[in-house]
Amino acid sequence: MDAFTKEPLLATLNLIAAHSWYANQSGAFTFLNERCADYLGLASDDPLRFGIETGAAWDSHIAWLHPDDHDEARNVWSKCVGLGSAGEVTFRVRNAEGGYRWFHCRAEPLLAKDGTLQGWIGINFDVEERKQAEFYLAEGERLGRSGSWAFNAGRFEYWSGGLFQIHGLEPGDKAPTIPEYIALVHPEDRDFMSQAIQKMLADHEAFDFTKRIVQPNGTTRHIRCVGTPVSEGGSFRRFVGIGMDVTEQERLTQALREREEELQQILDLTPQLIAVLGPRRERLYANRTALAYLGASLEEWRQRDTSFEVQPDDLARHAALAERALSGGSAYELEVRIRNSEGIYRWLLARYNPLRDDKGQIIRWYIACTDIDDRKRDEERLQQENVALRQEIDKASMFEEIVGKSLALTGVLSRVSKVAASDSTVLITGETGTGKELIARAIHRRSSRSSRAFVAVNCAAIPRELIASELFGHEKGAFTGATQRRLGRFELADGGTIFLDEVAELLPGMQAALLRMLQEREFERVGGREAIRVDVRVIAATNRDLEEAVAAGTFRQDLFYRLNVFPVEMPPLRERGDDIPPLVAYFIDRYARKMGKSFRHVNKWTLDRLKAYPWPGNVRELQNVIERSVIVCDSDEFMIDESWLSASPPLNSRVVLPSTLAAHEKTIIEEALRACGGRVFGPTGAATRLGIPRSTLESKIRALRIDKSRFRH
Ligand SMILES: Nc1ncnc2c1ncn2[C@@H]1O[C@H](COP(=O)(O)OP(=O)(O)OP(=O)(O)O)[C@@H](O)[C@H]1O
Repeated sequence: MDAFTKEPLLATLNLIAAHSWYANQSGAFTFLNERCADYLGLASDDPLRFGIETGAAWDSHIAWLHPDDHDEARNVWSKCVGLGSAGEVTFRVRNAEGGYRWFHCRAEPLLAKDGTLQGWIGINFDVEERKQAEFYLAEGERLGRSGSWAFNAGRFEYWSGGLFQIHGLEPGDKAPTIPEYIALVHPEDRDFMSQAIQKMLADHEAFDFTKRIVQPNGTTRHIRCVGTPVSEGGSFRRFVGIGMDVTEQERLTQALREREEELQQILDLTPQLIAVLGPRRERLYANRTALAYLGASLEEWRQRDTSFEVQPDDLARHAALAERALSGGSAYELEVRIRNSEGIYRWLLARYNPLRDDKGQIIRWYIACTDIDDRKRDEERLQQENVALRQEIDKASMFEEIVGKSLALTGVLSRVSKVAASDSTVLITGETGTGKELIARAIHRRSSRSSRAFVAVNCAAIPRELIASELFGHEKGAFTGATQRRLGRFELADGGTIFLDEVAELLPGMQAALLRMLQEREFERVGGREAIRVDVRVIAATNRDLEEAVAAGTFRQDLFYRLNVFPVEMPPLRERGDDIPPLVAYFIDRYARKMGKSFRHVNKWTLDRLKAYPWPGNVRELQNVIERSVIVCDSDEFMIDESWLSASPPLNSRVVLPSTLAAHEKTIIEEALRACGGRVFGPTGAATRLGIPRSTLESKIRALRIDKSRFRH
């Protein structure tokens, strides 16, 4: 090259934004532009910077390249130099710091007009970034078991290395033709594939399908193919897309599907009713058992509303729990009646369990229901039996100590059962000892206050001056001797029942205080100003005729009305003779037990006597007579001493009884003696005839001064 042409050429080469170089005919480099010389780190006076021949060998520049690229670079360069034709090669060039970058090199021969080779000019473009992108892409494709492609007019325009790889082909081969490609597809998927290709070419629409291919080594893989059309200037040009080896996913999906089928079978076979709901409780799945129970297909069940299946009485409870579970998101269970295919409601125990995603959001509700109808019905039956039993026991225990079966007593007890549960004030009237307090206690025990106090006050037994403080309490210093504050009986009975026995004995002042208490439910302690409110049920009792007392002006009428809300009248014992035998048996048993005695039977005369006796002291008197008799009776036959019957005057005073009575008795005994020929005892004796003990008869004969010898035959 002459100086004229060389200088501008070198200057031009220095201007190029790439590495450019010049070599002589033999291929030895004679010039490197500044960019290239700087990159290589050549000295500033290096002859190559100035285009000065150095006499270097044709391949001396190979030393600047990466050792792995030496062979290829030398081959290409020797071919160029040998043939005098252009050539291209990509290699890594070492820089001044010893690092490498990729360059794409193109060498062109410089020919004279006559065609003789003058030398070489070359340009190296830095392709480091492209190379890296290619590397990452290839690496991504490798890791993702995928590859890209371009396809048009019935042929592949491009196949990436990754695509070759997943088809089991050598990367770098030419993309297959359509028949070659179809040959790769699994025979069972070929028809489908051919149709898919025809369709995509006809419709130019995006697609996504998976087909199987058989690699040259015979391995079958599942390849998912996703493609999208690319247009230029408004008209379709080609499809581009990717192929992905989804064999693993397919295998997993298949395994999952099998597991799902297996699970479904298990679920269908379980005797429990199982259902799956969505996060908003939308119905998704129900097992066969559930559908058979409900008599619905899966679709029908999905359309149905809960109210169709849940017993109307259980709906509100069901909805409330569901609401709470939705907001709280925790598992719960519920006993609920669900209608079966025959329209019959059965009890089921439903357990709801939420399933959450990794963010904690509920994505499913699993419900497992167990039929507990039999158990529930047993429970209900048991409960009913229990209630009935408890009522029985209550009834029995309520009147447990109240012995007797006379009509008069049972009438009273039935009134008592009615009033017990209410909070009404009760006034019990009746002679002394008829069992008024017993009845008051029974009312309390049967009421809702039974767990609280029953406070009994005998108004007649408390000194008049103390009664106010006894009932209402007093403050410290209220009167002489009131050294402490003291709570009254009303306060002690708060929440329970107060029993005011002998209420007629209250003096007017106390009657007024009691009336206020009944009207306003409050009072003040003696010596106190604070109004005290209590919740007390009042039961009052008296053996006096209160109406008479009202008429006589000794008892306040308004208080009488307040007390007489629910009157109960205890009949005297003499009017309920039927109660005497059971009462006698009850008291004998009680006291005999207490005293460690036992009686085989009750003497007939005794029983007749007890039945005939008018019992002015009522049950209390009977109880006392029996207690005393048990103490003194030493045989296994229970007998009483008649002299203990208070209405029978002592024998020595009997003679002074009105003569009619004594005469009457005398006549009866004499008649008996006559009939028995003057015999007093023995089976044919008068005592047996009269049904009284021999000793009694003999003492009567003595007392009435009867001459029994008169009747001997
Ligand atoms: N039906 C009965 N069964 C068993 N015991 C009874 C019966 N009636 C009364 N009693 C007993 O008789 C005694 C007197 O009964 P209670 O004190 O209830 O009579 P009361 O009418 O309140 O007498 P008073 O008017 O003198 O206060 C008590 O020991 C009680 O247990």
